[in-house]
Amino acid sequence: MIDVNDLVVSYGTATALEHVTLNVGKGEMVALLGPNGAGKSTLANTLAGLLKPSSGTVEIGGRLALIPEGRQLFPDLSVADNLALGGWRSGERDPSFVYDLLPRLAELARRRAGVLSGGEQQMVAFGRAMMSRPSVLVVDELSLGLAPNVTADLAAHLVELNQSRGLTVLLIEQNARLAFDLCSRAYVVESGRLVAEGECAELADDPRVAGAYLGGAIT
Ligand SMILES: Nc1ncnc2c1ncn2[C@@H]1O[C@H](COP(=O)(O)OP(=O)(O)OP(=O)(O)O)[C@@H](O)[C@H]1O
Repeated sequence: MIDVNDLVVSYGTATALEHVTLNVGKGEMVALLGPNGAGKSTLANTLAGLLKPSSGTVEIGGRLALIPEGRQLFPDLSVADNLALGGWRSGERDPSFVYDLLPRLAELARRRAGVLSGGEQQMVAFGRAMMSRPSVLVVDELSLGLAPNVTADLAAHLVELNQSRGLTVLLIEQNARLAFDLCSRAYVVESGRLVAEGECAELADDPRVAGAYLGGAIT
């Protein structure tokens, strides 16, 4: 569903991604890990068509939705209106399936998005992405700024969508433990280059990955 081949993305003369090749198959949930400035959001934005590759190819095998880093809601619009904007491309006008998935959003529907807590805003960003009826979801930092219980709640929804409805997910995370808990495979990017990839269980045992992302090997 996501097929990235030899991708190079630059901002002017600064290269943010250098010859990155990765893929995510239908129904997979795959993680992309990396430190600040590694190029994770650049990849997310390129997958969403917001940035153009300098070279290489990006192929998406279905409708892709992005939950962007920092949510990027319209703060002066209501929750319901933010959700409606998510349905603009798909033609989905009825948010009731999103309210079934995330019942708290039904209670918040008339509130201004800008006054919500970080966790509530992430729920809106999640719901807005689902309104586009995606077959592939790219989540740029699900856990950013959220309390562990809120992250766990949203992660459970993600797992449910992946396992029961076959949603393909690329989970971009700095929280490697969360990513390894949820995903089968992972890629690690540093300074714009892929430095490791493989099954999460194997990566968790890799001293370089464990040292940098897990504070030591998992026992
Ligand atoms: N609009 C931009 N113009 C110029 N350089 C940029 C721009 N956006 C990002 N960069 C640079 O590209 C590199 C990759 O940034 P990116 O935001 O993709 O990293 P990231 O892995 O998502 O980081 P973080 O985890 O901190 O969000 C960084 O060196 C960053 O400074």
